Formats: sequence, C-alpha cells, structure tokens
Amino acid sequence: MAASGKLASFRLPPMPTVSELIKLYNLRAEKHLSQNFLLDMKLTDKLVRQAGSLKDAHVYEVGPGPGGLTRSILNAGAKEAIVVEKDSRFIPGLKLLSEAAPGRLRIVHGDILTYRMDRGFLQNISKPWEEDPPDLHIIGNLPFSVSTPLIIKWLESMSNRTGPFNYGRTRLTLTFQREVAERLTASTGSKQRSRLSVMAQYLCTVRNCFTIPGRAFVPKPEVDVGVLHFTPLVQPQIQQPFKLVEKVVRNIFQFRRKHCHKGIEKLFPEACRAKLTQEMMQKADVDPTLRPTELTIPQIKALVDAYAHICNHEPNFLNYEFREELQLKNLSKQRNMPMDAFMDTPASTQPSSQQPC
Ligand SMILES: C[S@@+](CC[C@H](N)C(=O)[O-])C[C@H]1O[C@@H](n2cnc3c(N)ncnc32)[C@H](O)[C@@H]1O
Repeated sequence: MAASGKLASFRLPPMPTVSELIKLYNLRAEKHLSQNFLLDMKLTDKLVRQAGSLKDAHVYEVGPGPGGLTRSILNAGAKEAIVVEKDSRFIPGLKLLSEAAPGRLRIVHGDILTYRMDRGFLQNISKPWEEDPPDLHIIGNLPFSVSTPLIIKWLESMSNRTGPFNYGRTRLTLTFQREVAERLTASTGSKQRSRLSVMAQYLCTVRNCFTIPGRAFVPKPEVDVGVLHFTPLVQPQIQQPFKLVEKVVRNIFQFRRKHCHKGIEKLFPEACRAKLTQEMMQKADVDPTLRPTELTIPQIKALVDAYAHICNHEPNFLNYEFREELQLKNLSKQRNMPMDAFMDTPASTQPSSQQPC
C-alpha cells in the first residue's frame, strides 16, 4: 500500500489529454520539422520503460512536441526533465505540464543541434566514466530530419566525453526510421551492415527494443519506427580519435559490394596507393577480399590502427581525401587549368596523386 502511495506522489494530476491540448492550441503537424506525434500513453510508457528505472533520474528529452512522452517520463518518477523544442507553438502546452509537475520540468525553446547538453544539469549528478552510468538519460521520439546527424554528433561527443557525456556514460533511448534503426544495430555479415553500424557499435552497446508501426503516429509516417537503447562502453572497441575512425570506416564502406581493399586504397594518393594498401592490409592481418559488410569490429580496429601507424610516419595523408581530389581533377579538366589553382592548402601539405610517397 505504502509503495503505491509513493508511486502516486510523482504521477501527474488529472489534466487535458495530449489530443485535447492539440485541439485546444490548434496544433497542426509541420512536415519540415518531422512532426509525427505519439498520442497513445501505453506506447509512450513502453518507450520510456526501455530506459530502465527513471525514479529520481534526470532526463533530457528531444522534441517534446505536445508532450505525450514527457508525461510518461514524469509519471515514471524522473526528478527533473529538460525538454528542448524548436517549435514555439508547443511551449504554452508544455508550460501547463510544467505547472502540473512543479520544479520537475524545464522547457528550452531551442534547437537540439546547438543546445549545450553539458550545462543543463548540475555537475553533482556526474559519475566517473569507468563506473555505472549516471542517473541521466536522453530520451526522444526524434524528428527524422535530424536523427542521423544527431546520433553521429552524440557518438563523437561520446568518444570525446563531451556534451551530455561530460556527466559520464549517459544512456540514450531514441526512435529512428526503421531502416536507420536496422543499420545502427546490424551485425557483421548482415545486409544492413554499414558505416553507421560500426560507428555506433565500437562506442556503445546498442539494443533494439521494439518497433512502433507507422500507424501509431499522428500523422502516420511512410515508415515504421525502431526504438533503440544505447549504453556507452567503458572502453571503446577502437581507441583512436573519432575523426580518424570515421575517415577509415567511410572509405571502407564507400564500395559496399566490392572487396574491402577497394575502399581502403582510396585513403592514399594514387602514386603510393598500391604499396600502402598492401602494407596496411598486412599490418592489420585482414583478408583484402572480404566485403566491407563482412568485417568485424576487431578487424576494423586493426585497419584503423594500421592507418594511424602509417599516418604517424606521413601526417600529410591525414589531409588526403580521394573525393576532394576527384572533384579538383574534374574542375581542372573542365577549366583546363592545373589542379593547384583550385587548392586552399599549399600543394606541399596536400598529398596529390602525382606526388611521390
Ligand atoms: C517526431 S516529433 C515527436 C513529438 C513528441 N515527442 C511525440 O512523441 O509526440 C519531433 C519533435 O521534435 C521537434 N523538433 C524538430 N526539429 C528539432 C530540433 N532541431 N530541435 C528541437 N526539436 C526539434 C518537432 O517540432 C517535434 O515536436
């Protein structure tokens, strides 16, 4: 009896439903802000449960909109939630919710892509990286338009322990278009294995929680939606700077269906491509005829380490971008001018295909 009494203390008092609020404020979904609302509280409760216990937790919610998920977060016992919403039309409805939960809901009218997530809560909720995750969660029914750049930004922050990871191994419970969710969780050898799978999985444990059918949203999106839970690893599986890992992985996956050496070759200028690719593959002890989707994370780690080793001897390779060189080549051909004429950086620091290695 006592337990249920306690449970009742953090539940919201009766107030208009989310649907009633939408009608009250005449809130029509804006396509350019990827607004697809979840109005079924059973579903929002289920999504929030995937984060684990929120009792006395701190939560950042991305894009609360009319506040369905926000209600579930508060009903689950969160001590304080900061919600970041770009569309000002939702602020009055969120204020009603904040009044119903005094001191527990802070509303930020802003853009999640620029909001400083290292500053919202006091530092006293931080936990050392090696310990259990802090009582801080990021939860969101993400707008499709920003979900991929956002997760990449957070993965980079995770690797640098900045932003929301300044507090420790902050966990995330997020929605993605089903296809993106499948890529994020795809294992070695599967059809959906991609750059995103490797970038997420070398830094965290990614759990596929459940799928929400498109028809559960208002308005209904074209696709189903996957709910994923991320826990940052104490020790990332690849211990090199994020940008370096990203560069190698991007190159490997640029020719998904070909042998992996095809993409790796493009890490180096033409003049030394064959020699350095062979050196990198041998050093990493990886079969060059494997397809990118067949590579395990330890194999990708070995390749990134081998590339880092080569760049230690020749740091100019870090600046080399095959696609940029291709664009310059095309431009110089079109205008009948030397490639140097289009370069921002002096030719001496930009290894070109013609320069000897
Ligand atoms: C898919 S809706 C989810 C709304 C609500 N959480 C729900 O589940 O019903 C995405 C929300 O994110 C907001 N949004 C879109 N882009 C944003 C951004 N860059 N920063 C913050 N909020 C954003 C939209 O206005 C919208 O309210």
